[in-house]
Order: sequence, then structure tokens, then C-alpha cells
Amino acid sequence: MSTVGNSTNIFWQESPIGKLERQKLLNQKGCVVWITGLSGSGKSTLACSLSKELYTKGKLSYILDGDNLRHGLNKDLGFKAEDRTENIRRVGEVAHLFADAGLICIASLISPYRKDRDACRAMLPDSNFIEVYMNMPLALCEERDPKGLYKLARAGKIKGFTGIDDPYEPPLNCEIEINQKDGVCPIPSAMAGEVVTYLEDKGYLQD
Ligand SMILES: Nc1ncnc2c1ncn2[C@@H]1O[C@H](COP(=O)(O)OS(=O)(=O)O)[C@@H](OP(=O)(O)O)[C@H]1O
Ligand SMILES: Nc1ncnc2c1ncn2[C@@H]1O[C@H](COP(=O)(O)OP(=O)(O)O)[C@@H](O)[C@H]1O
Repeated sequence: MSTVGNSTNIFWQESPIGKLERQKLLNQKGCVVWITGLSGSGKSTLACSLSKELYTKGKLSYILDGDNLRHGLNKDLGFKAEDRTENIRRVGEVAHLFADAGLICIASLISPYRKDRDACRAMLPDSNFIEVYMNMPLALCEERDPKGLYKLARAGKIKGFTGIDDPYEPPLNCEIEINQKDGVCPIPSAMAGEVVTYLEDKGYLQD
């Protein structure tokens, strides 16, 4: 019997089939690929390209995209600091469950605060949290501006926009950093290839 958060008198229910059995079935290791970076840095593009690449290799992944989750699970949250923290906490918990299910869970969220990303990392045992930093210059993201949000933020029509008048804390020790090379961003399949190589090297693509 224990107390967790606001719940009292709760008991952990064990399951007869565990992560190891599920991983064997899928011939892969469950993990979380956490993609962080500014709006417009290419998080969703990388997530989609990676998911496609894994699919062609017969590996099961699932994308948790910040924008999409804010249409459902996180629709009660805004963009003030405590809402972003709760957003990341919830997605971290869900990502943890997907990884426990044996999937390669790809989470793509701005996740601007280092402590929130670190808290998600701490939920995953055995370094199964792979942080990917989309290190693209603000100027590039702003030039891309596919949703017109930077323009609105610059005009003062959106307050607290990440990179404009709200902070972004870059990772200090991420597993993978995606950079421009000679001022050019790698094409999506090359970005995905970098992550796939990492997953292969670390043995995630076999049980
Ligand atoms: N104020 C403000 N700041 C940043 N982004 C904003 C804001 N308002 C709306 N949007 C849109 O919300 C998307 C980011 O959602 P996330 O859940 O990833 O954000 S966070 O991790 O909680 O910071 C983000 O999507 P991406 O462009 O894909 O990053 C924006 O489309
Ligand atoms: N590697 C890339 N090369 C060229 N354009 C890209 C690349 N990655 C993303 N883009 C473009 O940049 C814009 C923002 O990408 P997106 O994946 O939506 O970013 P985020 O999810 O971080 O907001 C989109 O129009 C996308 O097509």
C-alpha cells in the first residue's frame, strides 16, 4: 500500500508479460527519442522521416508531437511556464509507457526547459532516453515560419513565443545534435539517418 501524489491506498499491479517479452516479439528495444528545438527547427520533419525510415526497416515507432497532443491530451494547457512543464511531464509519462510497450517512441516538442527534459530522462531506466537537439539558428526558423507564428510574435500578437520573448534552454549533454553543415541544413532523410545509425549502434533495432 502506498501514497503517490494525491492518491492513497494504491497498489502496483504486476503483469505476466513484461517489457522483455514484448521486445522479443517486436525484435527491437523500447526507447524514447526526444526531439527538442525551436518552433520551425524541423522537429516534426525529423520525427516523420525517422518514423518512415524505421517502418521500412520493420521497426515499430510512434510519434508524440507537441502540436497534435495539444488537440487532445493537453488541450487544457497553454504556453506559460507551468503549463509547458506540465505538458512535458505528461508527454514524458506517455513516452515512458510507449517505451515500456517496446516501441521506439518519438517525442517532438519544443520542450524549452532543461529541467523538464531531464525529468523525462529520469523516468526512463538504463539510458533509454535519446535526446536529439535540433540546433538551428533562430534566423532560419524565423525565415521558414511555416505557420506564420514568428510574424505574429514579432508583431506582438502572440505573447511568450519561444525564442522571441520566451526562453529556450539548449541541452548541455544530448545524445545527438543536428546542425547545419556549411550553412545548409541536412535533408530530412540525412537527419533521420543520423538517428537510425545511433539506434543501430546502441542495439535498439534488435531485441
Ligand atoms: N507561445 C508559443 N510558443 C511556442 N510555440 C507556440 C506558441 N503558441 C503556439 N505555439 C505552437 O505550439 C507548438 C509547440 O507546442 P509544444 O507542446 O511543443 O510546446 S512546449 O514544449 O510546451 O513548449 C508550436 O509547434 P512547432 O512549430 O511544431 O514547434 C507552435 O505551432
Ligand atoms: N531538413 C530540412 N530541410 C529543409 N527544410 C526543412 C527541413 N526540416 C524542416 N524543414 C522545413 O522547415 C519547416 C519547419 O519544419 P517543422 O518540422 O514543421 O519544424 P518544427 O516541428 O520544429 O516546428 C517546414 O516547412 C519544413 O518543411
